[in-house]
Amino acid sequence: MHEPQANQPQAVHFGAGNIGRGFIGALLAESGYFVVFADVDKNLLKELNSHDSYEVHLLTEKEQTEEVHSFAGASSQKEEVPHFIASPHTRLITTAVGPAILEKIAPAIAKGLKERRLAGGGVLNVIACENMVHQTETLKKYVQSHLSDEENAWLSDQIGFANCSVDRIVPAPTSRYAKNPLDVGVEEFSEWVVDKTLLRGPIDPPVQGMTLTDSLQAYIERKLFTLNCGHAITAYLGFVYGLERVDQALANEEIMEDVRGALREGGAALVKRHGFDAEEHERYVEHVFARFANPKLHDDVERVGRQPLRKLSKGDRLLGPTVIAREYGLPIDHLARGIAAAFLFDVKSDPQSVQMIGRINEVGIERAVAEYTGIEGGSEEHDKIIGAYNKFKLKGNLVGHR
Ligand SMILES: NC(=O)C1=CN([C@@H]2O[C@H](COP(=O)(O)OP(=O)(O)OC[C@H]3O[C@@H](n4cnc5c(N)ncnc54)[C@H](O)[C@@H]3O)[C@@H](O)[C@H]2O)C=CC1
Ligand SMILES: O=P(O)(O)OC[C@H]1O[C@](O)(CO)[C@@H](O)[C@@H]1O
Repeated sequence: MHEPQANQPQAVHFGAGNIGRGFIGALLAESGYFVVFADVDKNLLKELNSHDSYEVHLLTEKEQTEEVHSFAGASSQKEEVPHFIASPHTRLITTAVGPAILEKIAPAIAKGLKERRLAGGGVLNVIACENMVHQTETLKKYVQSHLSDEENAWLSDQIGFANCSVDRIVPAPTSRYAKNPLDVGVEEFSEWVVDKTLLRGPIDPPVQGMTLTDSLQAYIERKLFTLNCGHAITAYLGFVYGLERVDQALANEEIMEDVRGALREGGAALVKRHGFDAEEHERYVEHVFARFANPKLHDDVERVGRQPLRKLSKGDRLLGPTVIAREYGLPIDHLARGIAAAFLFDVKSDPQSVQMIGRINEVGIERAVAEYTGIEGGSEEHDKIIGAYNKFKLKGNLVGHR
């Protein structure tokens, strides 16, 4: 295992996957932190401990490469991770494991914090970098459930749990640029916005590329309900049309009409809710489309559509803008078509897809839509989703699926 330099500030980052290596871990290392990547993947940990560096490839016209140094891998299921968390050199805990895994990493974080308290380790900040609203506060609740009242009182005083918005498209790496299994390809754009009102003490050293804000809700809703909403609908419609990659889906005019329509509907809702300038929001949407269309990304519709039940849950990228639009009495026809397409995402390697399709086969689409989205049968919204689902199902049968 690689070692930090004497007194080097440390960060423990859970999840050495695409966002971990290609975004958050890379920024932390560039900013002077020794990054301990905590993961469960034994092969990945071996690679992290046998390479001194890896490359982050910027997937731009003229490809550029950044080298990442100063990291090690540690098993998130072993004692070493709590020890790192307890170390006075550790200033940050970050995560990029997926929302469903937050509960699983909470015991190791709680154990580390208990040790830290006893060792007088002091102030530390936790930032979960997952695509969801209030992700770090969700992690905090899991961590608190493993601590005593006394430990929780110390935690409230010493440990910051700050929500954030994390935005960079990082597809699965390919052999086109990956020379070693740690190399990763990323889009050039990145945005990491952290709620400064929930931090304890300054982020020290400051993390290059991290923006601090006191109005995170607007940032995260704009990002999740625009970029992630549009990306997910592109993926689900692409799947319905039998396409493999996001760029192929974007080249289809019918799909684009729905994606643009959905972002128009969601955009009108966001403008009302957050008082965004409508023209500026349009520019934001155009920038999002330019990012999606990057031909160098070679992104799979199956990656972008992964875990459809999470994406169909209340407050996530599909229902979030739909509910806000309805609150303001705005149309949701294209959003409803995106939601309908999600119910046709039949991918055998995705456990949530298997569960969803199984439930549809068991109780029928009408009930499944009501159960997963909370949109009641007989409502206008429900009717729109079912109508679109039935049309898309015919389309899916016509194109035939892999
Ligand atoms: N890939 C992307 O473009 C973006 C992803 N995100 C978010 O980042 C998070 C991670 O996404 P990706 O990096 O794409 O996924 P990924 O699948 O590439 O990486 C997840 C990593 O977490 C590890 N992991 C699983 N269980 C673990 C555990 N118990 N302890 C420690 N590590 C564990 C996996 O082994 C894997 O290395 C997700 O919440 C995603 O929504 C956010 C913005 C962009
Ligand atoms: O599917 P998840 O886990 O939300 O993450 C993938 C999403 O994150 C992004 O890569 C960037 O936010 C989107 O492009 C994509 O929709």
